[in-house]
Amino acid sequence: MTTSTRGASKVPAVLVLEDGRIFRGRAYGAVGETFGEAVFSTGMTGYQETLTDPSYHRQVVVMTAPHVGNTGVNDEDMESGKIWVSGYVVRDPARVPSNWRSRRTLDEELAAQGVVGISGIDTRALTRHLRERGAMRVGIFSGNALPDEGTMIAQVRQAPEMTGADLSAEVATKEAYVVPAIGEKKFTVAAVDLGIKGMTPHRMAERGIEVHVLPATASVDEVYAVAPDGVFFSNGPGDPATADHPVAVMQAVLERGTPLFGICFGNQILGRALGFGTYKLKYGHRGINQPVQDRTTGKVEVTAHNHGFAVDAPLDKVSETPFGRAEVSHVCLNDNVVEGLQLLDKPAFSVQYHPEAAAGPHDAAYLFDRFVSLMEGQRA
Ligand SMILES: NC(=O)CC[C@H](N)C(=O)O
Repeated sequence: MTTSTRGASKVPAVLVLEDGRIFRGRAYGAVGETFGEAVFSTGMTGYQETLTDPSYHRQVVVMTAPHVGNTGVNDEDMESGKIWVSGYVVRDPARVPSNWRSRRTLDEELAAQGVVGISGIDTRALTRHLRERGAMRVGIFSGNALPDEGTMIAQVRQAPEMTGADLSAEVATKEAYVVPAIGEKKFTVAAVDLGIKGMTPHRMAERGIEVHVLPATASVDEVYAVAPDGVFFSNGPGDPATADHPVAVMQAVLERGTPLFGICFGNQILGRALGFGTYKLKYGHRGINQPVQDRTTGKVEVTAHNHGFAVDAPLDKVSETPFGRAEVSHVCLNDNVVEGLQLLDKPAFSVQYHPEAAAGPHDAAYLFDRFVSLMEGQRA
């Protein structure tokens, strides 16, 4: 049953950026203090999927949509077993959530999971600040007796930075597990979990794929022990420059020529495996309304993004790599950031965005079919 949040928290809360800018609001969710990298998401819907996406580990997410929590919280739309954001920033929480699937309010869910949030923030001003100055560390402090401003700023500046953070092992499964194919089983895929979202194996299972989800630390032998028709590398938190182990495993997969697909962190790992660099974007792409062009067809798709880093590969030429020729297959039309890579001499490709996005849009779902085609091609 949905309960009302009329009479929202009167507990004061403060949001403190590492450059000293301060916003005052009210406690939302758990009361306490939290730290992370401040990032903004432009998604108008899908907050449950955002909160439970393991890629948001150690990030404090600012919602640009002014009303959050309108449809409450249900038991079906989680992308993983828990909320991963380290903090949550909203302007106006829904006073009376309403949806036929809603079980509790977002405020209650954040509090139950110990996630510190803040409401009553001018999220437009905060977003403009982050766009101008770039993503940066932030702290949220709530309670009736708060430290003085200088102490809070000093604490924020001691928090770890996202650059150089190696986080996959903190969010990935410790034990391998299997997501069975829905209907007739056609293929087996080994999916290296770097922070996988639940919808990803589901989108594969819908296409007759039995998905063996393996820990981030899986070795090449463990990947091939499941006799895979294809290998998948998932999304995940942290800086791709630290992901040396998955890069080495991917290089072994490319060497063998097994069909390969990567999403988000998986795209950055393919970039590194081919010898390209990665770099941190000023404020990243997060939301469900980003225009991307598939250069292999010319079509433009509206897509879901959540990335703070990107691959540094040339847009205008085919690159020679240790695994043959490679090219940028997808590009973001807002800023020309690399959004996809494909090999021309091996069955391997990846995208920086989210074809599995559960809150939609679903324009990019065809990429799972492309993966199936690669696996079919390998059998033929
Ligand atoms: N969703 C993801 O896989 C994110 C990848 C990486 N952590 C980034 O921020 O760019």
